[in-house]
Amino acid sequence: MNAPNIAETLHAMGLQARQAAAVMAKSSTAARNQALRRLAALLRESVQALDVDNTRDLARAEAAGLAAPMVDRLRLGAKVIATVAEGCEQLAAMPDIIGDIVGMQQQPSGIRVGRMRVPIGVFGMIYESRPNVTIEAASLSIKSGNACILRGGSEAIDSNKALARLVQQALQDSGLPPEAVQLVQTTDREAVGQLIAMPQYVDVVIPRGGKSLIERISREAKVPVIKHLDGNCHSYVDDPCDLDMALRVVDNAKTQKVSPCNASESLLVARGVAADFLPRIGEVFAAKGVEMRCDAEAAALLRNVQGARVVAATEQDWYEEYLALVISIKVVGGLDEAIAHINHYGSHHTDAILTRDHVHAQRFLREVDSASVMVNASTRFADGFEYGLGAEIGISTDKFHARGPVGIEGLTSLKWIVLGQGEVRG
Ligand SMILES: NC(=O)C1=CN([C@@H]2O[C@H](COP(=O)(O)OP(=O)(O)OC[C@H]3O[C@@H](n4cnc5c(N)ncnc54)[C@H](OP(=O)(O)O)[C@@H]3O)[C@@H](O)[C@H]2O)C=CC1
Ligand SMILES: N[C@@H](CCC(=O)OP(=O)(O)O)C(=O)O
Repeated sequence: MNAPNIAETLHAMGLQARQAAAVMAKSSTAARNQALRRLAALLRESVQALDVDNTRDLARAEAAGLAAPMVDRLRLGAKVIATVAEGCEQLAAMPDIIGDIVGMQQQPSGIRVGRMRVPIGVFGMIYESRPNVTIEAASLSIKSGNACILRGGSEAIDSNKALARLVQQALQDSGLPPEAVQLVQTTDREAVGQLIAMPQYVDVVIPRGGKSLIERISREAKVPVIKHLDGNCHSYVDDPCDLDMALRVVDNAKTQKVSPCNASESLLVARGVAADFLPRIGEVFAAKGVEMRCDAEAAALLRNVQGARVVAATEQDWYEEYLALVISIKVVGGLDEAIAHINHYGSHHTDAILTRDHVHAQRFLREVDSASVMVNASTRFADGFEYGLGAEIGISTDKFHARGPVGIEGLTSLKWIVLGQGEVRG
């Protein structure tokens, strides 16, 4: 596909999406749920075929030297397919919120005023090389009566094409327009430039990614954006704290998986517990090969931990999202300093306090300016499925329209409805 063709292709996709969105918006709940169940069945039937496409993606990624955690998220094994298929069925079983009417109230004029939940229309989504996101986004789009144009990461192109074919078949088999879910078929980033500049066809763009993506979106987007950006997430070990609990939670937040945006990248420890806690977590991190980028006080407390990889932190480290077996560590005076540090250096994604102090917990919840704020839990829980949304579009780091994990509701809006009996305004 050369550059002019990309523009033409994206415009054609946009037009088809716009037409499909109108059909989806008035489609029946039964048809949309049927499409989701059919998709689940097709996914389960296609495990072997999908493996062929995914193996091609994996081979290219490994040959290109992609880091192991990124190769891992590219993998579409039987377990991942089973999970997304189950997710489709769970979504099908969830209540349909489209058409819900809330807050109907009679006004002094006699009119009744309320609000109705409706699909947004068409959304464009740009996301990382994680093929399961293709199904999560497609299934949420179907459930919420929208149409979407998906642009996944280039390493996942073959897997995504195969998955998109299954989605379109499921839509067709259920009497819905296949164009309701379209995948950009080229890895040329020019397509991203087009997708974010077609307000006549695309109502909102959802970028999931890092700094390069957001710089481009900020420069070029001509449609509203719901940003799903980087996670410089913090775990703060407070004084007082149950240190055994903190050990388990901080370990999980850093090492359970290092590539997701909700993994903790920075550990703050209150001075009063630092001498007890840091050597203990240092041992855990040393055993798992986690490099620790420390301020001078933390480094001194970790000095005698056998095998610990301790490096002096630079100012830049406090801003860093490593997505790797690396964590920054700082000793802080207490809650005030922890909150100030998180609000200054964090990315307003997800941050947690580990504490025994109820007042500290309440203050942390109120004062940390992030999409998810947690008490005594791992930041890894910031996830639509874990929050009971069935699936997730991603984790919004924006404040408007949707914040944190985005599910069906985030893909809808509430329009005002007015019911009268011939009333006129006096
Ligand atoms: N908040 C959330 O919900 C999520 C956030 N993330 C964040 O994403 C980042 C990690 O993923 P990673 O794959 O490295 O992210 P990238 O930003 O590199 O890639 C994500 C997508 O954006 C595209 N892209 C990146 N830069 C540009 C550009 N300049 N122009 C056009 N398209 C672009 C990529 O395309 P291409 O394939 O061509 O590189 C890919 O499709 C982390 O910062 C993580 O926190 C990840 C998942 C969820
Ligand atoms: N909410 C998701 C995080 C998704 C995410 O960040 O993905 P990625 O950056 O591709 O590893 C989860 O915890 O599974």
